[in-house]
Amino acid sequence: MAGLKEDPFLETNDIIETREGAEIKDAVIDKLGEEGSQGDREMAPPAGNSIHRSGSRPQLDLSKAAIQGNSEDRDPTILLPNQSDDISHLALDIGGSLIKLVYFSRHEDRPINDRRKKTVKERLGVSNGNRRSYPILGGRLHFVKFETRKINECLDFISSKQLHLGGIDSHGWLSETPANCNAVIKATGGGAYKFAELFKERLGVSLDKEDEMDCLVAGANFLLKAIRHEAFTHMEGHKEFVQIDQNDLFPYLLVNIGSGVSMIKVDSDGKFERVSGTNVGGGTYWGLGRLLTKCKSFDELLELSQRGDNRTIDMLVGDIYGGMDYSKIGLSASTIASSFGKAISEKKELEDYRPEDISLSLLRMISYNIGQISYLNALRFGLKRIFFGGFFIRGHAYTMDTISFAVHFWSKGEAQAMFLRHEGFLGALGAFMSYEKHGLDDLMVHQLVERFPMGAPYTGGKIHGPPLGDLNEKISWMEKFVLKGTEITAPVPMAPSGTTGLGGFEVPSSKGGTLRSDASALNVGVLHLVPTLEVFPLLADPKMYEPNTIDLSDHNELEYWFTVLSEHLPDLVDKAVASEGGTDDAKRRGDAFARAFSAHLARLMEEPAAYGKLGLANLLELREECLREFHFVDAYRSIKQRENEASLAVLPDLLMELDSMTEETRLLTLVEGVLAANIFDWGSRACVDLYHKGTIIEIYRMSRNKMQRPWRVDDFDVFKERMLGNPCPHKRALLFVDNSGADIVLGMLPLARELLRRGTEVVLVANSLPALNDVTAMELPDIVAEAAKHCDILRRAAEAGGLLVDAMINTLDGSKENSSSVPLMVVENGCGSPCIDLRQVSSELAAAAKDADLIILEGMGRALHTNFNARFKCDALKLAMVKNQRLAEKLIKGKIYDCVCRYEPAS
Ligand SMILES: CC(C)(COP(=O)(O)O)[C@@H](O)C(=O)NCCC(=O)O
Ligand SMILES: [Mn+2]
Repeated sequence: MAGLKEDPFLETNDIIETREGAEIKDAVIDKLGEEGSQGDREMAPPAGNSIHRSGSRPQLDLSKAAIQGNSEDRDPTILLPNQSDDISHLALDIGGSLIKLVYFSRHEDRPINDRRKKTVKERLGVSNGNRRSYPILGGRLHFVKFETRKINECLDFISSKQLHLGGIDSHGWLSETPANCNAVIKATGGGAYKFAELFKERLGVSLDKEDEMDCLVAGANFLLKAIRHEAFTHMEGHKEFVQIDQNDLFPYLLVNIGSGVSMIKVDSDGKFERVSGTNVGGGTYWGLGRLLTKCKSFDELLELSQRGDNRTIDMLVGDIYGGMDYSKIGLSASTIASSFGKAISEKKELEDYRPEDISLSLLRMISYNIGQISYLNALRFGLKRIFFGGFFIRGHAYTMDTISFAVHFWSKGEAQAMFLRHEGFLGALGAFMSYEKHGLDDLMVHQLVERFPMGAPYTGGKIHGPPLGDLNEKISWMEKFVLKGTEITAPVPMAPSGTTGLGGFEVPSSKGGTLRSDASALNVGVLHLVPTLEVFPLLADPKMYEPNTIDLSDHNELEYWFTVLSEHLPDLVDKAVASEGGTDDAKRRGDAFARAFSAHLARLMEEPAAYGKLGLANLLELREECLREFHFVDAYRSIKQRENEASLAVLPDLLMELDSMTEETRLLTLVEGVLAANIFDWGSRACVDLYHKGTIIEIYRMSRNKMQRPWRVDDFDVFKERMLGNPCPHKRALLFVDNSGADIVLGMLPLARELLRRGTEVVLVANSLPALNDVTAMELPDIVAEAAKHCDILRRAAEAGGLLVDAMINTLDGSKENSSSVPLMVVENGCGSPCIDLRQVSSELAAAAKDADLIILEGMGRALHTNFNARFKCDALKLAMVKNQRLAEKLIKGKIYDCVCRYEPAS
């Protein structure tokens, strides 16, 4: 999902004074007043055009602050043009080996004076959601870790980002601590005590210590409720995400494997009990392992285990029973009868055993023991689920397999071990949650979007530390690799999943590739908290909804789409660089983008589930996000403009032609037109090749001439029956539009016009942000205005919908009721991808859906790659031309350029 443009929301406890006049000040103060806690607020003396800045809280630059839009509004938007710093706060978990940081940042998005948005909000009754009651929403949560022995790097990072300056006070607002007072940061873990003085000395902050167990549980509860793909099973190298029903989460057993092991029965939020534990944990593995193998680090020890064969040192059932199973009690010959048991009967010294074998034997001994005790405790309390977390696991495939095997073995397949993607961050997240009233615990799954910035493929392994924030930093980072001549494929390779070992009694089947010892670091993105996102209300069964049609867990499929995207890359970079004027800077960014995206692909090829459950839509979105990260805002801008102009020039002729037809022929021609015009897709290799062969209009004509029914999927007659055979027109249709140019101008707009003519309100649903050559919601009003010049139906409807400037004046006058037409409106969909995940859409779209009884999804991305199997509460028409041979074969047993017209009446 793309980052939505948010209205800026002023941090409420910032003391401000501007020179820009009382009006703004009053508005801001009003805002503060509404939030309630300004009674004892000190007012700073006006100093220049500045603000009172307290040393221990984030600084808002209110210079040139201005009210946007109507200053009479109860809740005016205030633009802070000079405010650029992230507003942040932070919580820590300082463990023996790692320091985990969770910090929040909110960059104030600049509002765009988008009148369409304002009118549509009025019309559809969209509110600002619930963000007013939650001070921190609308920002991002970052997860970073450092090695504890490098605590100074961590302190430098906190200081450079000024994370220590913004805590949250007891009202839940960013803290407003007077300059001479201590700022307080929530912290958990032993280091919160050990390093308290150091934090005081270096940063002038006090650490407010939170109980570790409380934090673990709070962190786990939040993750399990708020992150869709948080929990997974890991058996025999195969990772599978488990959908947790929020209403059926409790009770569960949380097993935290640190140096020692805690087993916590969690009954509800804040209600838990440490029911058991074991002193044989991660510390035991590392301690014994270090003594026995002379390994220098935990990671090295884990890595050794990957190449070990524990049969040389463990006593197996077969060793006792002369190679036979002890079948009477169900033990196979390869079952470990006694860990390290062989060492007693052999005349070998420590040096005679391979460190690899010792490490594996130890790992199994400890993991099995933990798995067994955990299961027994789950059994003791009748708990169905066991979640494992803690630094011992650190995303290590073989460790997870071993624990899973033990739970499976002892429970005779009744119980399953589950792991958490954010396992290392439970404590830090819990400490963050302990700030009061931040609203985080009220967030719903659909309001969280996880993104993986460029750093994601690189920041694992031995590299701990800050994500690369600044664009220049990122590019330099890439260039460093180029200079070194290092091929950037995910640089810390691990054995491909599936070969990570059986975890059972066999030896690991990994072929000895280097282990990514800290893979968990890579599996954690930045969590964007977007309170305005909603579940699309017309989904028939939101719980069962799965946006992706193509299952990328099929390796062939994965390989195919990765190749398609890799091959498309040079062309995309050319377009992106050209869209930014082809400057040296643009070339440098283009190059960095290509490398970053390739690295993501390589990382995902190696471990498809690294970023959560992977579908084709995620890959296509990742590409757009990656472009935006390197500041390519609209790579196809000029192509879109050119195609819009060419298509608008022939629109009047097309409309005339349509108007001369009978109703029935016209409806067919219109649907044909949509399908034919969907050929303008700059994301399809085949189509782009085609564009060299003629002008836009020639290609459009060719495509229309080739239209032949029956289409490969052809429900047109049923649709026609509903449209023409039913005297009652649809009340409101949502048209999910796709590409710019002919697609929107000659395809979807004429279809919209037909619906309007029949008395159906039409809402054009378009992307919030650019993706390939897709038309955006921002671009649509101009296109509609151009088209309306040639068409009365469109003009009146657009006026009624507030899309034309004159109409807006009417609307503001309150004269919309006098309009003689049903409205044509535009809403943004909340995303910036060629596909759409209907679990996370804009509040505008959700509001527009309330009265809709027909939805039309158009294009491969929205109707085939995603939503092909989606069911809706209202009538749905899915229209697309299949511009990829493989997809055509797979989805509709057809061939490239076949068409889909799937009509599904309300279910
Ligand atoms: C990116 C797209 C989903 C966009 O298609 P659209 O939604 O515009 O019809 C599509 O072009 C696509 O799947 N392209 C990759 C496959 C190919 O090049 O054949
Ligand atoms: Mn498209």
